[in-house]
Formats: sequence, C-alpha cells, structure tokens
Amino acid sequence: MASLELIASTNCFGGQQQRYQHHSEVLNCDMKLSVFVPPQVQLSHRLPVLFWLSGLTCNDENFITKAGAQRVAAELGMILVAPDTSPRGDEVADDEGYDLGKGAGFYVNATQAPWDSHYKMYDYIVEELPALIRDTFHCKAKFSIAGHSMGGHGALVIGLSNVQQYMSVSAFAPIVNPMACDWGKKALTAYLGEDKTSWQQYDACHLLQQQGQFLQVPMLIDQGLADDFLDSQKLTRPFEQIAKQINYPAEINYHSGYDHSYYFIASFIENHLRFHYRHLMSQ
Ligand SMILES: N[C@@H](CCC(=O)N[C@@H](CSC=O)C(=O)NCC(=O)O)C(=O)O
Repeated sequence: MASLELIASTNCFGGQQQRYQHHSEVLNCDMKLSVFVPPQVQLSHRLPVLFWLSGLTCNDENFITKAGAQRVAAELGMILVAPDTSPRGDEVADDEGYDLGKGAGFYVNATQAPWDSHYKMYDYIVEELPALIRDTFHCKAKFSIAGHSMGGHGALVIGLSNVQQYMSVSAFAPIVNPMACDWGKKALTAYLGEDKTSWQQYDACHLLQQQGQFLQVPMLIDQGLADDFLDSQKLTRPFEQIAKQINYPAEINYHSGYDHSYYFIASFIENHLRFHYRHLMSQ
C-alpha cells in the first residue's frame, strides 16, 4: 500500500490543515484528501478521528474551506479526514451530469462498465483509507463518520454496515432512500445495473429496516426545512419514519429556514463534532 504524501500544510487554530496525495490501489488512480491535524498531535495519546463525506459536485476541499469545523476540532483534539467524492484523472469515466461520474461517486462499488474499473468508493472509504490513516497518525482504533447529502447517504450506509469500525454516525440533509429518488435511481442504475436487489446494500432505509433492530450505532441527523431537495430527493423523512417504527435511537432535528448549503452545515457542525467526540472517547 502506497503511503500518504503531504503536499500542503497550513497552520490553523494551533494545528495544521493539511492536504495529502496517494495512489489508490482500490480506485486505480491518484487521489487527494484533506486532513485537519489538531494541536494535540504533539501529545502521546491516540487521537479520535472523524471521517467527513461530502456531496455531489464536491472534492476534498469543500468541507475544510466552508464548514468551519477546525476551531472545535482543535479544542477537542480531533483529527478530521475529508476524502474526495469520486475517483479522479483523465482515464476515469465521467458523465455530463453533475450527479453521475466524477464528483458523484455515491460511495458504492460499481459493477457496470465503464464505471467498474475505478468507481469503488465504498471499499476506498471503508478499507483503504482507514488503513492509510492508521499508518500515518497515532489514532484511536475505531472512527466516526459524517457527511452531507450524497455524503450523508454514504455515512449512513457505511456506518450501518460496519458497526465494528464506527462509534457513531451523523448526517446533514442526507439522501436516505436512493432506490426511490431521482439522484439515487440514476446513479445506482449506472453503477450497479438494472437489478434492484443489488441496490439494497446501498440504501440506508433498506438497511435500517433490515437490521436496525439488531445492530445499532449512535446516530444524529440535521435537516433544514428550506432545503430545495427535501421533498424532490426524499431526504431524511423516510429514514425517520422507519427509525420511529423500529424504535431506532436516532436523534433527528429539523431547522426552519435552513437550506441545503454549507451555511447550514457551518451552523450546526459544532454539535456534530461534540456528539462524535463523546462516542469516540468511550472506546
Ligand atoms: N448543482 C446542483 C446541486 C449541487 C449541490 O447542491 N451540491 C451540494 C451537495 S448536494 C448532494 O449531494 C454541495 O455540497 N455543493 C458544494 C458546495 O460547496 O456547496 C444543482 O444546481 O441542482
């Protein structure tokens, strides 16, 4: 496994906002990722790590430049890892739409051509990247995971499917039922083909319905009520309905007047960081 190569580092709240590149064997291309390293890295103890998955049209820099998470992460001593949202490079297949291809990996393992030679974002986030982070940083064994929109969908699916690796999961305005919304149907058809049974493993509502009574991970979701995608892409509410039916312990908060943007995320990110910190420190 190729190691992470530091390509940029800037002082930030006593720590460093860093950017790395590496060759991903899983994605079969070169990738960049952003990592906030808090000042506590100088101490000898293992640091808690939160992975952040961004949404459609993003790369590894949207979260670190817009969410304003570093001040509280520096206070808590928490490493923030922000990967890119898809494989990159001239040889990687793409689509004209913003909701498929580069910038729209949907955190799934594609099985269909032309996507299947690079688009393995699920394995990248769950396997390759955690191993690289463990190799590079003195960190706690288990991680937490959060995300926004398509990245919120990734965080819910990955957290629900890997309770042994994640202490807690949170999401802002997540896609929760990709099998039933336009963004999801388009992406899952392209990446996985027409057989909808192969889509179920990547549908947070399906996973919650199937296993939410048996496997539980602490969960927090925030949703703006002025979000243009709330109804059109069926965000949050179908998941909340199932959580209520099966008594799943998810905290779901609605906020009047807030839209889908990073201004919404910046307004509530502190609560997410403190939520994850509590759970990360209990291991
Ligand atoms: N261009 C599209 C919508 C693009 C968009 O809103 N992207 C969001 C994530 S949406 C779900 O995954 C985002 O995070 N954008 C980047 C940012 O920095 O704001 C359209 O116009 O409909």
